[in-house]
Amino acid sequence: TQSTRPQRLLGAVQKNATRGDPRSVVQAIDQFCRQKEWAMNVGDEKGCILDSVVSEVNPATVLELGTYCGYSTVRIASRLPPHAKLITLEFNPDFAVVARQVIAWAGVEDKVHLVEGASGDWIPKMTEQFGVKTFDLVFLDHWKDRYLPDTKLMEECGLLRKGSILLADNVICPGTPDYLEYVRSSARYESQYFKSHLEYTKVEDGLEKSVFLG
Ligand SMILES: CNc1ncnc2c1ncn2[C@@H]1O[C@H](/C=C/CNC(=O)c2cc(-c3ccc(F)cc3)cc(O)c2O)[C@@H](O)[C@H]1O
Ligand SMILES: [Mg+2]
Repeated sequence: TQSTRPQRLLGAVQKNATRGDPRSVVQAIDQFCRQKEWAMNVGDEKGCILDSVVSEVNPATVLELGTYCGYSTVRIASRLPPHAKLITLEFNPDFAVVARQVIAWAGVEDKVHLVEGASGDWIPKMTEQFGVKTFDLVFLDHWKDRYLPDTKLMEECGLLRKGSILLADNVICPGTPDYLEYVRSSARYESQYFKSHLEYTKVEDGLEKSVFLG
């Protein structure tokens, strides 16, 4: 039977990356996406911005919405301090299966908790299920029309504290207009746009970094 793109991406990781070396896993995926098949990973250019935000925040608790193949999961996890925790939500079981193997190949599984399920169902359960009170950093990279409702849900569930950072992918392409309008106009956020390009292309895209002011 035909393989899927995520399965072929995983094959490229297992063929070209060194077990336990997150950088080689990231490099293998970027090479696969540039030379073989485009895939919707945050990519190397926006990935460097993600890296710098993670290093600056030095988070103890991170939530990622939309794991896909685990590319950004590996980038974030490899930069976390000891004992820090990254919870990543993915509701497509086929993608979750691939992501678990990519995360394991990179050797960062001890820092990552991949939860198979929908953000709308799991955000309200974060505290009771994982003992997380608030998130220091949230990376939004799932369905673009869910960024705003899920951000409001995180606010309502008390998962954001003064200083929590939201980092959102694709605010230009494919675009998240309602989310962008909200974080840029709300008095409860201080927002900043990091101009970049859509992964593996010359098309404009960028990340929006928003600090929750409480
Ligand atoms: C709604 N709640 C949810 N809870 C848990 N997981 C969820 C989810 N929504 C979506 N997901 C998962 O996140 C992932 C979805 C990501 C959606 N991303 C995009 O559509 C996207 C799309 C592009 C893109 C840009 C230009 C173009 F021509 C074609 C595509 C680029 C990106 O960087 C993207 O992130 C999948 O793995 C999906 O199963
Ligand atoms: Mg994206």
